[in-house]
Amino acid sequence: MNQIITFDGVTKRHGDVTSLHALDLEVHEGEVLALLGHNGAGKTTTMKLILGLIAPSEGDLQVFGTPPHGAEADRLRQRLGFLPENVGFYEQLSGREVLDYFARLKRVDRRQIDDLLEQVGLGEASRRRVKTYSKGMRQRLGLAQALLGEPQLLLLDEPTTGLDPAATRDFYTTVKTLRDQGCTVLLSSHVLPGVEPYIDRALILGAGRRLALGSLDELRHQAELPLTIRAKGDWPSNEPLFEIPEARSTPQRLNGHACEFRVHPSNKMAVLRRLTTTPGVEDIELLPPTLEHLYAHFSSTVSSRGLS
Ligand SMILES: Nc1ncnc2c1ncn2[C@@H]1O[C@H](COP(=O)(O)OP(=O)(O)OP(=O)(O)O)[C@@H](O)[C@H]1O
Repeated sequence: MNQIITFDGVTKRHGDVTSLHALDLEVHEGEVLALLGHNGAGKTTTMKLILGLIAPSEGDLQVFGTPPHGAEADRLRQRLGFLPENVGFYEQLSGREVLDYFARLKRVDRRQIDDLLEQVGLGEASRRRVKTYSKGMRQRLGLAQALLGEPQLLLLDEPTTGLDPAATRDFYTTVKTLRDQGCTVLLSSHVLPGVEPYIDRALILGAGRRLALGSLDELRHQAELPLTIRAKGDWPSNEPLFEIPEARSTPQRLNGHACEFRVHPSNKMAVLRRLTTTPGVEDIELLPPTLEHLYAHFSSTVSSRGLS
């Protein structure tokens, strides 16, 4: 698998403030990697380093095989697309005119503009002034701007902040299409709901340090958090609920028709086997820890390790 980005012990200092501590990271071609972290965790710093806007204080950073802040910086940026956190446009221009303006700035072929506007779902609104656009439409215009010049690497800084769940889903669906076309995508977020189905791996940062890195399955394996097993059936509330010794926890009654166990991953199969032969159980649902649970778990190690 090709490495598009390699951080090897990269530290970034601003005077007395260290915003990134000895980061090791490899980003593979064609993956969507989420950079997750609290305010000030180092997400934007990581993106600025990749864009070559700032240089590492220590360590080695390669993007497409060259240091992004070095002599090749201009050529490299032609291969990158960036959507900053607070993107602003000239309100009086139409979406199409905005893209035309950025295409001239980037010195890329302007004939792609109409296709890009269609791709992000702004085809019909392309001749309307930006001041009439909703927040979701502005973000999609920002994405179209980042896609000018057919970049191979897309950096999206907090792209769904302020978007409602439907607009968030639309945005990530477009990102997934780009990934399927071979684009590598890095997106930073502290807004977790909705991102889970669209990412290949997550890097969790805390106080400038790497707290965890991996796919959802890998993070679940590392965290060993209990999963929830929900059993459905018909259990009158005046009768005691059945016990499953393998669960090593008492079931919580949700209502007359369902109950839940919190189960350590190593006991999962034993509990499932027992449940399938328990009278009255009609259905079983497995609810593994979500990205939000995993994020909370790994982030809590920042305070417990006393990092700041
Ligand atoms: N130019 C700078 N000078 C001084 N400190 C800086 C500078 N840039 C970043 N920092 C500090 O580095 C740390 C990481 O900042 P960064 O912007 O990377 O965080 P972030 O994870 O993107 O946060 P947010 O979610 O708030 O955007 C913060 O403590 C920030 O104040």
